[in-house]
Formats: sequence, structure tokens, C-alpha cells
Amino acid sequence: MAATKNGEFIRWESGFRHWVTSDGSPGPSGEGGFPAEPGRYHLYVSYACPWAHRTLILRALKGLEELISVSVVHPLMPPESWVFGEYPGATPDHVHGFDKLLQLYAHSAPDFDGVVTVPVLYDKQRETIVNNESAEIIRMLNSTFDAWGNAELDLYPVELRAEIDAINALVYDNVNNGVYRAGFATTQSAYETAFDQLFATLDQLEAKLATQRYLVGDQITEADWRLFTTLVRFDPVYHGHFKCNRQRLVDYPNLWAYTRELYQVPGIAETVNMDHIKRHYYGSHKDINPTGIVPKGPALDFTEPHGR
Ligand SMILES: N[C@@H](CCC(=O)N[C@@H](CS)C(=O)NCC(=O)O)C(=O)O
Repeated sequence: MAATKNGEFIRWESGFRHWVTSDGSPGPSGEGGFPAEPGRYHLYVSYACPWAHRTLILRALKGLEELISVSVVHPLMPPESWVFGEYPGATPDHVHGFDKLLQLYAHSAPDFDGVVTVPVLYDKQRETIVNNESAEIIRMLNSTFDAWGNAELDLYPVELRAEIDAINALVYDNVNNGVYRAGFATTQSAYETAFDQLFATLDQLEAKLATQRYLVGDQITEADWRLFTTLVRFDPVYHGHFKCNRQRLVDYPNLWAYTRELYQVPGIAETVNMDHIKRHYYGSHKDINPTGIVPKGPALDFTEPHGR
């Protein structure tokens, strides 16, 4: 699961980096040959995973449900990685009927020796993985399917890109991946470093959201959705399971109201499956929660009026 160096959690590089483009020409990385077409591409996700969650959010907001089909893995992840199985909200592998996500990776690249992760954007026609890096998949979903999807919505507008990139870098290192760096640390000092950077950044974001509605001014951008998937998991999982417990999300008035506001955007609540989220983390990481017991709390109401 987690590679560590000096007790610090190191996240692996994603292995498939091709891009779906409107005409099939090559994207910023990888090879060409993946033109946007309705019904051709498939997403493999876990509802538990914050990175996969981003892709479900973009798919919903951009109105791509009919164009891009989805399979959802079982929330419990065995050591050899994600599997398909009966569980409320999980689905079979709709494309190949595989039992394990590993089989999809092997089908795509028989010599694959990287880490088997979700999300995966899969080409049903060429029977290969296009891309397994969520940051890139959401960029594709934001614009590449605009001939069919909601072209009005642009979550990565040209004039805001520099600012979005800067916020993303801060949030990725210290918050999205920061909670994992705290939770998977195997030395006290690595944990404390991650913990301090996480809460310093949350303090900074709390102050920012006191004077502006979203991370980049007055419109929702990709940066907000990337932060949201960590915030929505914060009190139910990261506060306890990953020991990120200086304070809870609900103790930050602006961040908590902002999380509720984003949750209440039409289409988003359906992408949040708290049962899968809690089952996955507490049940899969036996090294940090050996009994696998899933806490019943906390009671959180994301539908409370947000007042922003
Ligand atoms: N950089 C990847 C990271 C994806 C990732 O780390 N996914 C986790 C689930 S949250 C995973 O599949 N882990 C497999 C494992 O730990 O074996 C992305 O953003 O797409």
C-alpha cells in the first residue's frame, strides 16, 4: 500500500498518461488515438477514494453521465488492490466482468508493474487504460466532451489558470495528500510535520474563505472541487483514522459552511457515499485499525443551510 522513506509516506506516480482529445491528437503527455466519442470511455472509481471522487464530480457537473459509463469497486480494498463484489452501491466491472482491478491493468499492459489505483479512464474500443491520474482526467472531462456535455461550465478558465495551479499545489501537498502523509507516517516526526503543515494550511484557507466565497474569487473552479473531496471526508475519517485531530472541520466556521455549500450544488450529494468512505478506510487499513471497526459517528449534516 504505502511506500515510505524515513517514515514519510510517498505517493506513487500514475502509470497511464494518455489524453482523450476532441480529434484524437496527442495531449500534453502520452500518445494520441483517443478521440472524444459518446459511449466509448468508461470510468472505474471507488466512492471511498478522494481522487476518484473528483472525476465523479466533474462527470456530474459537466452532464456526462450518458456519455461516460462507470463501474464502482467494493469499498474494502485487499492488499492486492481493488476488487469488484456485491455491496450496496458497488457494481460489477461493466466492461469485462473482471473480479479484480488488477486484471484490467494487466489486460491493458501485460508488463504493468506499477500500483493499481482508481480512478481509471478506460477506452472500451481499444481495450486499454487511457489515464489513471485524476488531475488529468478532470481536465479532460472539463472540456474535451463539450460537444455533448455542459459546455457552459468551465472549471479551469484560461484567465484563472495560474491562480488555480498555485492553490492546487498548496492544497495537494498539505491537505489532499497531507492527510495521508499524517495517517501513513511511520515515525513521530514525519507525522508531526504533516500534521503541522495540514493545519497551517487549513488555517490559511479558513482566513481566505472569510473574505471570498471560493478559493479563486467569486466563481467555483476545479480548485474548490479538489479541496472538497478531502474536506467532506475530514471529520468522518481523517480526524480519527489518520490522527488529524487538532480540530475538526466543523470547528472552522468558513470551511465548514463552504463544504456544505459545495455539497448542496445539484448533482454533488449523489457522488458522496459516506458508507463506502468509512467502510473503506477503517476496514482496509488493518495496520492502523486492526479490528476494522467502523465508528458510527460523527453526526454531520451537510444539508444544513450554509449561509454563504
Ligand atoms: N495520483 C492518483 C492517486 C490515486 C490513488 O492514490 N488512489 C488510491 C485510492 S484513494 C488507490 O487506488 N490506492 C491503491 C492502493 O493503495 O493499493 C490520482 O490522483 O489519480
